[in-house]
Amino acid sequence: MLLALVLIIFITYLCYIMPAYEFFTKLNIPGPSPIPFFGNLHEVIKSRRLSLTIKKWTNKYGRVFGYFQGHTPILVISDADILQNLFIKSFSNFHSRRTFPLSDENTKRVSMFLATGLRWKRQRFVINPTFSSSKLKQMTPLIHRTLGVFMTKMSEQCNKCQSFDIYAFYKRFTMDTIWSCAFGLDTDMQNNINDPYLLYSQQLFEEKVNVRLLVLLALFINELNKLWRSIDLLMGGITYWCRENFPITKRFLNETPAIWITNQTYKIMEKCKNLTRTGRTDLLQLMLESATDEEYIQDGQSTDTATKERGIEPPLIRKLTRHEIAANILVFMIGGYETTSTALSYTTYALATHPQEQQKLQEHIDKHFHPENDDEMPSYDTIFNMDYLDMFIRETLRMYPIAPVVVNRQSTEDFYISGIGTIPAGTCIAADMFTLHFDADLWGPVDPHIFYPERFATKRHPMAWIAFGAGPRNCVGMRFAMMEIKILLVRLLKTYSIVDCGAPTHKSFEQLTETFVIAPKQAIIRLKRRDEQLV
Ligand code: HEM
Repeated sequence: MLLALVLIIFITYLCYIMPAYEFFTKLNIPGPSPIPFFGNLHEVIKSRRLSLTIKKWTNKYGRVFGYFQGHTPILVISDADILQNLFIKSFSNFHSRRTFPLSDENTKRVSMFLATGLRWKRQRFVINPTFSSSKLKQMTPLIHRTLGVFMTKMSEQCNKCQSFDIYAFYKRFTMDTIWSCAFGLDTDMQNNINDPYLLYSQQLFEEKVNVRLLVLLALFINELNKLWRSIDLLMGGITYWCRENFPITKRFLNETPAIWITNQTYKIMEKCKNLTRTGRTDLLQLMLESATDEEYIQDGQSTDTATKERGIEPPLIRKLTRHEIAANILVFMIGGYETTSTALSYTTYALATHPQEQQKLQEHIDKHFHPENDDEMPSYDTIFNMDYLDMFIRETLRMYPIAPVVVNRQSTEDFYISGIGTIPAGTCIAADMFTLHFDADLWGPVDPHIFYPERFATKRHPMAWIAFGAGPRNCVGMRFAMMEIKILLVRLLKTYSIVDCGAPTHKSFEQLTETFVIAPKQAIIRLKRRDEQLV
């Protein structure tokens, strides 16, 4: 009886969503044929690589095509001019990113990553200056402190004369660095791998990528998003209540890592409020300078009647609520940990497998520093004037993009694409990063499949390289990430060479896993001191 009822509901639902699959046919846009309910996700599940499946579809259907996630249409574009128009020139209509399943951009605890419209604009307006050159300059001593620990670890590994997984060390280094630079908290995860901050942060990432039943329901039956979200919140609330009131339940009911970290954020914010200014520059301190006690900011509400009458958008206010600060700190942590450590492991792989380029980079570093002086700390200005270092990292991220799936936009108005037609408001547009990054017309004359950092010496199309996204909504942490990667590489390569260990080095990079981030399992290499004779 129950089964029959479920079946009837399911069939009724299928009939309800079937017209959605005509979206691209009506617009005359090609694409793979969807199957009811799944859309085209079955092909992605089979290949386990969304970005490569998209690239394969681009090869088959062209630079503008459509596919379905469940019954949600996604328009994929790899034409650099069209993308430039949408991401940069027409940004006022394309300021939103597709909302994640179970997320709600209207709650009071919304981060910049998920916020839309004026809420996003205000947050970005406040947060952009916290990543300015002068602020980053003030953060370099914090990075050097965590890097000092990392270098000691590298010395120990080098003395063992064995291959090892440097990715694990990068993860702890980036975690220590982001906690220090974002929270102003001097953690020591590189020495204490049982540090609760490290454990919860790692769990958070694992939890984020775990495909939970509720996430799947929200993805496939998005009409009931509010219901799935309420169930999710209710479950979180019940778990929290049980743990607080019946300590015995702590044994089998795990605290959600996001809730644990957010709670820490509130505690740290409270502590900061009671302290006199420490003079320390971390992202939390900088955001607290704009903190307000309001629970919720009603964006776009002008008190000035003249402005209201003329329909002018009121000026942005430089304010963040405590909930927004907590949400952003969490996003910085997620953004700053996995992405940067993964970028470092790809750079390491590129160095190990391209010894000539590694030597060129070391000579470039030697020109700026004295290799015999280990303690010399590269300054922010010196680092940012090192052009080959910059090109080396950009080339690595061109060939090994880390987070292609997040580079998407949702339109607020209907929009016209020349040669294609009018696309309805609300359509999700995804940029095909792999096709752009390997496009011979955008990257020639040297074959884009060859690792060749010097190709960045030539000015390219603004949408040719989108490793950090594009336009006003690109990655806010890009300069911070580049600074961290550059400082680490300079200090590492001043002393060591990275050695390819053959099959163990190559294997991990041939089998990448793709979730929110595309990452290898490990990065196995060996270190050799440069002042030793190479054998
Ligand atoms: C190598 C390291 C990193 C890579 C490859 C990366 C990549 C990206 C990409 C592709 C986007 C989407 C941009 C778009 O839609 O146009 C993004 C957004 C974002 N990233 Fe990063 N990221 C990195 C490091 C960081 C760091 C270190 C932080 C913070 C400390 C950070 C914070 C953010 C935030 C907050 C957004 C959302 C910006 C907005 O919506 O306005 N990222 N990142």
